[in-house]
Amino acid sequence: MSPLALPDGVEITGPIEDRYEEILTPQALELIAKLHRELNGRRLERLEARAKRVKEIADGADLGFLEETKSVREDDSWQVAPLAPGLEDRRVEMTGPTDRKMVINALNSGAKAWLADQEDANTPLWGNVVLGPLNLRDALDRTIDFTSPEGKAYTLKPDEELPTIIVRPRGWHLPEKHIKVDGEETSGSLVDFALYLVACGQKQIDKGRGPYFYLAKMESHLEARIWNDAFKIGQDFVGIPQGTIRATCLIETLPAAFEMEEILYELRDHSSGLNAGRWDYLFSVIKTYRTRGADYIVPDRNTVTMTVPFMRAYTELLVRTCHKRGASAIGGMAAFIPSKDEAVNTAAYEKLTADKTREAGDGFDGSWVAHPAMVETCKEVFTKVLGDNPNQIDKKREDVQAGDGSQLLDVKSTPGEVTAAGLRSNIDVALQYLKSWLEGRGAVGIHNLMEDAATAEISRSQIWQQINNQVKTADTDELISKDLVLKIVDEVVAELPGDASDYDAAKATFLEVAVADEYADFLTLPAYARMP
Ligand SMILES: CC(=O)SCCNC(=O)CCNC(=O)[C@H](O)C(C)(C)COP(=O)(O)OP(=O)(O)OC[C@H]1O[C@@H](n2cnc3c(N)ncnc32)[C@H](O)[C@@H]1OP(=O)(O)O
Ligand SMILES: O=CC(=O)O
Ligand SMILES: [Mg+2]
Repeated sequence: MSPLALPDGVEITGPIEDRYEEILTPQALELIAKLHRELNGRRLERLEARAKRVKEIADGADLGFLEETKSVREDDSWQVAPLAPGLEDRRVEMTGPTDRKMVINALNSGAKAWLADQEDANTPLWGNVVLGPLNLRDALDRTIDFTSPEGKAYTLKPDEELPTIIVRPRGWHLPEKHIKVDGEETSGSLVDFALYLVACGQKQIDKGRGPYFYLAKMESHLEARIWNDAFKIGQDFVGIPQGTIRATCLIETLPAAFEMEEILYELRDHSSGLNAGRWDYLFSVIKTYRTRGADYIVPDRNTVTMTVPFMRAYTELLVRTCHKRGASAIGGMAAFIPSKDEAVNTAAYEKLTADKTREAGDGFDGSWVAHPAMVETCKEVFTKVLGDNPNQIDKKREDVQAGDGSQLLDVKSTPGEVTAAGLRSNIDVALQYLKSWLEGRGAVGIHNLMEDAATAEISRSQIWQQINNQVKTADTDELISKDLVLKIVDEVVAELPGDASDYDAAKATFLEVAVADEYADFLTLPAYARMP
């Protein structure tokens, strides 16, 4: 019997720990039930539509701009809602998980905004699902503190204006198995949304900001429409004015790149722009065209930079689309993190500066960094371009032409090769990351790079694509077969720290997502199934 007061039809199967009742309130659970009953069927339909489109592409169809929404694209009269308080100046945004220490460090980082991540950087352990919003609420109340096992004490800096908090709920694909409504698993997206809105929505408004969100991994404007409806339901339910919620949608799937205008249009009363989620985007390019042969084989992950033609085309189109509609265009994550090795560290900052300089020059209004020590660099680079202006939405980028969208699909012009070292690196990163994820850490530094769910998806999808398209390594001329991958897996595990058995669960998950005949849509799905 749950110690919580549960609304009719709601069941909680996860343990109820200290303070959970402050987040799993009757009001929050009622909102989850309402959202589930009104929207979950549509969510499942859209997931089926994704699978149908992948099959059509496998059969030879190509993505393109939609005929049925041409009027939305050609109508120059509509704009998204005006910039909301706290979202005018987004020149540097920090991102990171919502455990107590990271919350405090992120909010003390000096960034303009902070993406509080329930998504790529988070493992959706039951504890993380409930404690994330609790930590955010404590932060808004300024009661949050933390003492590390070594005795280091953490509190928010006094009298400091905190970065604007933007919460990123899980993508539509992930269920929340610990909360059931009418016997059905709920949607991780709707659970994260509802728990945060109820716990923190009014508090944010009282502080002159609002409940703001990042929306992840969408593939269609019809998925954005479900979010918009969730916002309308949520605002009425908690009694805040319609239009108070704002959402920045990540354009991080290839199908969504063909529907940027439509996504902004669907969310226009709640929109705060688009973000170029480069890592999931690259994953999505591989995933969507994974069976279409040589023209879509992506070279070694670390050689695909943001300046290769298909990536540049997507980011420039994103800026143009946003600014045409009065929306913010936010750049993506340079995965470099500081290193104790001086040469590596210098190179990381040089690459970060080059990446943010390109984004600022291309018209982005701000961008992301993964680490507090990188906030100043990003801020300085954008300030050189923005000066005292809070953003550059008036830079319209009319020079960028979408054409028929074929530039977005031009993978074959990407310089680079598939090499033996690239394959080994993918195997190594995927194994290490999966181990970390299954242990509850969704973001981790590996070989001086930030790795999270999106970057790991690239690694395992490249391996699947290479096996299933009979790719050979350019340098050693070896066929990338299942047998070769399994041999390297054992070699890599033998070299990694700890006992080989420490990697058993990671290895089993890796085999499901990188080597199995059937391609898993997301690595987080089989990984989540393994979790309590
Ligand atoms: C593809 C995408 O979606 S990108 C967005 C999602 N991904 C992310 O948000 C990843 C964010 N980054 C991180 O999680 C971290 O930077 C990691 C895991 C990559 C590296 O973290 P660490 O190994 O702790 O790095 P490091 O030891 O250099 O950290 C130094 C300090 O900075 C803090 N720190 C580092 N990154 C962050 C962060 N993103 N947010 C808050 N604090 C941070 C650490 O907690 C640590 O604090 P301490 O000195 O008080 O102990
Ligand atoms: O979420 C961001 C990405 O790059 O993926
Ligand atoms: Mg992502």
